[in-house]
Amino acid sequence: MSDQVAAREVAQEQQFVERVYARLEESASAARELAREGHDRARLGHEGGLVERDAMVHHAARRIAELDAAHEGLVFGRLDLRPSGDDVALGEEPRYVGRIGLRDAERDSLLVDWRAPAAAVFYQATAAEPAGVVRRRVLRSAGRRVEGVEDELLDPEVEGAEQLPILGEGALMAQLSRARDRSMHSIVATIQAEQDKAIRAPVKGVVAISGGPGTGKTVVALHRAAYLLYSDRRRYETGGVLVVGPSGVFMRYIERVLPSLGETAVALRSLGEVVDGVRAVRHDEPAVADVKGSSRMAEVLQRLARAAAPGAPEEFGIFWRDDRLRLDRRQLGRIRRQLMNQGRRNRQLSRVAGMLLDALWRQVRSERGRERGREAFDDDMLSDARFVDFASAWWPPLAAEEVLAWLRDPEVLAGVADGVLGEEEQRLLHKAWTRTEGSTRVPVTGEALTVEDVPLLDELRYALGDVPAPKDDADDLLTAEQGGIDLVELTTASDREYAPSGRPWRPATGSIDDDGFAHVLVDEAQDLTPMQWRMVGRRGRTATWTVVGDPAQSSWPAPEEAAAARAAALEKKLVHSFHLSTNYRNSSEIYAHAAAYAGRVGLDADLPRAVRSTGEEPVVLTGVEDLAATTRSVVVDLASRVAGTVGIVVPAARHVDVNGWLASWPELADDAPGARAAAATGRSSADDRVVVLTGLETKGLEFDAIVVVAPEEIEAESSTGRATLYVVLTRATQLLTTVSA
Ligand SMILES: Nc1ncnc2c1ncn2[C@@H]1O[C@H](COP(=O)(O)OP(=O)(O)OP(=O)(O)O)[C@@H](O)[C@H]1O
Repeated sequence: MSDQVAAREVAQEQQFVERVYARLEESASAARELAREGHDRARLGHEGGLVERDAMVHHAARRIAELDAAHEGLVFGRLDLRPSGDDVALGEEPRYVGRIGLRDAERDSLLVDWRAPAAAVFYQATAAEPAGVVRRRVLRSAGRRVEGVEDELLDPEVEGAEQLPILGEGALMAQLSRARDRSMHSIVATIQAEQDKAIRAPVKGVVAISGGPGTGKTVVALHRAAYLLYSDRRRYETGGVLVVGPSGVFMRYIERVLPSLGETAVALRSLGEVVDGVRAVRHDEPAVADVKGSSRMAEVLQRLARAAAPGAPEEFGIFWRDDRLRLDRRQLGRIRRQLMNQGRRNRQLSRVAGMLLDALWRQVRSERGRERGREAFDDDMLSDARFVDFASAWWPPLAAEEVLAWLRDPEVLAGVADGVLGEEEQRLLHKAWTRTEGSTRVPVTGEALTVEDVPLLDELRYALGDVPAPKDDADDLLTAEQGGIDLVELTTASDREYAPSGRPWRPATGSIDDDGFAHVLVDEAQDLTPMQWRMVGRRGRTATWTVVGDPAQSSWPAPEEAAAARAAALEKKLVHSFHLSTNYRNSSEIYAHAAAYAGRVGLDADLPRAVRSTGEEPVVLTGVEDLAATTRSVVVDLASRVAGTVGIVVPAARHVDVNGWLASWPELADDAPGARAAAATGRSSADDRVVVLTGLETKGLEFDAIVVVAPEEIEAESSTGRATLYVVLTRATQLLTTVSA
């Protein structure tokens, strides 16, 4: 096809795109006007004003957000359909597909939202089953400018089809060869038919998406979230959509996808942030993580939540009238068990005084005492500081973080772990929880909490119940429905910034009653520990779910235990399974290398077909004498050969050192400005073109080029090191080199 034809086609599409933008601007200013009018009306203060304003402003604001978000390649698809009647020629009434739907001033459809039923055929039509589509065209744009078109002729039999220009080399290949930056991009223009099925699957129950590396599981799941918000906005926007991923770096990587699809009302949280108000980023070493993740911890924590508070008084005695009243350890133990049997510990605060008073009153034998009566007895006790102090010390309101910290005492730990955790496991936990930095002991709260501690904290939140809100009048502690003295609010979460736009789907309250979502999407699900499944499961009791994963990439050593926890979290919900079979990330050369490794080390890997060949074989350097010098020359070389990102993947123990190397290489100073800070904090920077990451941190990410330093050490780092190394070998789109001593 001549360049002239191509230029003509592009110019025609450009005209259409201009028309859409003009309409978009009209629409946006109408929405702004609506928002302004809404405010004015509310100011008038007439009856119903507020409700009306809320509705109008909400509607208008959403529309504006949607339209603003749509600027990246707003129009991306065109379908030329088999003509519906004799008076229309092929190509005269194309259907355009875009990130949002738009109507013209006559209310006729100008642009079809990619999620609308009318757009489904854009993704589903094939040459074997064209479903009325003669030509499918993808528009390649930079902002508003159309740069080219990629066509497919699906039904050459239709009259006039031979007249339609067919341009380009295929939209998918063009898309797959592009350089990668540090953000995932939406794939609306090139969603493949098998992916589209998972995206538009019926909403009931659980959609489980499996497939090997690079098959688009993550990106498909995110498009599904956008699809759900479109198809049942009321339900999902009010109920909330929770997206859970493995790490903060991963959440940063995927955070732009949904806004670019016009959706911002989604809570994106890494596994360390699932509990409102908590943000953990540090990990425990693998052996400790294995203990903390085991479902046996649930039993340990249930016992802990029922145990006597360390330091709580063990007996109580008081004279009243002619009687000496006494509650000993055994009696108090019985009352404690009775209270526990009635529900969560913090919920019993209002019953504590009554139960203690019952037990004491039963001991009143003297005539003088019996004659005064129960009511006077209660009044006397409740105004006696000795009783009140005892009761509050014996049954204090307990925050989960405080109770978790009890476990630092090896005796308390041994008491609740007896018969559940072995001695070595207890020793590992004790060591992790009594970590010191300098001469200071690190508390088991706030910043020092590890990602693996978060599910333990959540388990305790549920076992204990919410800490009652602080009350001004401390005197009525024991008679109030829910009282408490000097309570520290468990979380103050209102200023959390978990949504990509900085806009939470609703203010977090920290209460267990508000933890639920309408949809829960779990990515890299193969890595959730049983305790993490319990935590995530509590957020989705009444939700629909999307669960995404690849078992061969799992870094959890006890798959059966995790499978049982997953089944429990999903309860008996109906599961629809989808399997993706094409690897869109790796070149076929890189994936062949990774698949051979998986076979060699005996991983039961799901092997997708990689469709793109680059002619560049992976390079394996062994017996290297100077690891730093060789790594330097490899990284510099690879960085000069790709336009996009370069990942240097290292064993966790070398993370700080290699960041130090990177910071000292002047030729990469502009590409890795964050390396110095990363060497100081031990955390990987999220934005640089060249970064250092541990094997586990690479989960879900991708780079144009990957340099693996000391792969044998990554393998040896944990019992699932081989699966981790397999993940690492499947991260590069173009170039891969491994360097070992
Ligand atoms: N239909 C598509 N069109 C264009 N690019 C696609 C398509 N499907 C997937 N990709 C690209 O392939 C790459 C891999 O996708 P994604 O990260 O979602 O895969 P994954 O299955 O979650 O991978 P892994 O399990 O290895 O982390 C991404 O760059 C994604 O944009």
